[in-house]
Amino acid sequence: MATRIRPSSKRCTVIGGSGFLGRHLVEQLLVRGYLVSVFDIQQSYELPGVTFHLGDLCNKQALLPALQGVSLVFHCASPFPGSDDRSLFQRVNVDGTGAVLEACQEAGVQKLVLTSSASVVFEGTDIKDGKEELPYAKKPIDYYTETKIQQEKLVLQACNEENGFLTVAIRPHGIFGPRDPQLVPILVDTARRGKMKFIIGDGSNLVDFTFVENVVHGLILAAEHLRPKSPLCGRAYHITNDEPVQFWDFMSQVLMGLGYDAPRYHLPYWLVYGLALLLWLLALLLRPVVRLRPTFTPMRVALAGTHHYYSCTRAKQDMGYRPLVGLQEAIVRTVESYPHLRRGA
Ligand SMILES: NC(=O)C1=CN([C@@H]2O[C@H](COP(=O)(O)OP(=O)(O)OC[C@H]3O[C@@H](n4cnc5c(N)ncnc54)[C@H](O)[C@@H]3O)[C@@H](O)[C@H]2O)C=CC1
Ligand SMILES: CC(C)CCC[C@@H](C)[C@H]1CC[C@H]2C3=C(CC[C@]12C)[C@@]1(C)CCC(=O)C[C@@H]1CC3
Repeated sequence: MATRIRPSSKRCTVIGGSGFLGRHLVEQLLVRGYLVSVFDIQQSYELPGVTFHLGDLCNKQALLPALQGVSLVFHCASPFPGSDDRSLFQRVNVDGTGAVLEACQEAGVQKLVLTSSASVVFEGTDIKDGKEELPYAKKPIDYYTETKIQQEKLVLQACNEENGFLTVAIRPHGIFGPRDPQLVPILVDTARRGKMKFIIGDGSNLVDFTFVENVVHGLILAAEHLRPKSPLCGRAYHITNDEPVQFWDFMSQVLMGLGYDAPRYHLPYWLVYGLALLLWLLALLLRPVVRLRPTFTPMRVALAGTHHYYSCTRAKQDMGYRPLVGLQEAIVRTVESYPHLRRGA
């Protein structure tokens, strides 16, 4: 049997640490004095003091060396949410998370903090001040959400105080900030193609967008408050900016900050949703012949046209969470970080 290295409480591994959220987390962990390893299928940067382990999280044997002597693991890896590859989501988010859980327990890891998503309760209809008690979506809106639900269940069920293995899930919503490969780049790409002229619905729907540094703060607080007998064991926590904003107001601020026009004309929600559904079906039918990647997917239209904001009272009570960066400052810092996406750049 392989000898176990004694875990140190300040030694942690970030699975998915090369990604947008993962890298911000790694940087903040270093500031807070942690010794950090990254496990990812790719290495996207170098940082003094960070050890990279390259591999697929579905492979337990590849994971084990990255978990030696580690007491705390953050799991922030996922395929791109906009993908339509069902088997990839199943393999990475569900089977892969199973492998992560096995590897953690085999390596003697004491705590696992999962980055789940507030979308696990979203079915495409309004959610206002949603609490964690809301049931999981019965009809998840896409494969990403379907497998994030299964992933969260697996991780929370694995929490076992007797065996000394504690788990918690953090559910952020609409993460944005410098280096985000999704929200701002997709928005700007859509604007550059002249497709950001329309507001879906009446534009009054409130949504949570969460600055990446606040998500990182929530993840680290969760890790530090996750102890035997603490209320965090085996539970999920919403982490947001706690400042719901009109979806189209937020998009307009980002677009105008980068020199693009804000959308002005209104289209009925159900018309756009129906068209997005048709396009999605068409893309599915034509998949063997040609790979269509519609910008307006049913999921994005639902996110753009409904209220969905969440309460973080539980995180405030159990781990003293407060967003560190307000929404306005976060938007300014985000816009300033994308000079290459400005109009005319
Ligand atoms: N971006 C958002 O708005 C939200 C994201 N989340 C969750 O936050 C987490 C991080 O997301 P982002 O940083 O935005 O995504 P990202 O795509 O920037 O990072 C994901 C990382 O996971 C890695 N990865 C993917 N498959 C892997 C595999 N099989 N083995 C090892 N590494 C693998 C990728 O290489 C990448 O570095 C994900 O779990 C996502 O579901 C939750 C709520 C909102
Ligand atoms: C084309 C426009 C209608 C919308 C452009 C912006 C969108 C790309 C983003 C707006 C809300 C975002 C969001 C996510 C991805 C990017 C957006 C759709 C997630 C699906 C990412 C993964 C999650 O866990 C939930 C997020 C909800 C909000």
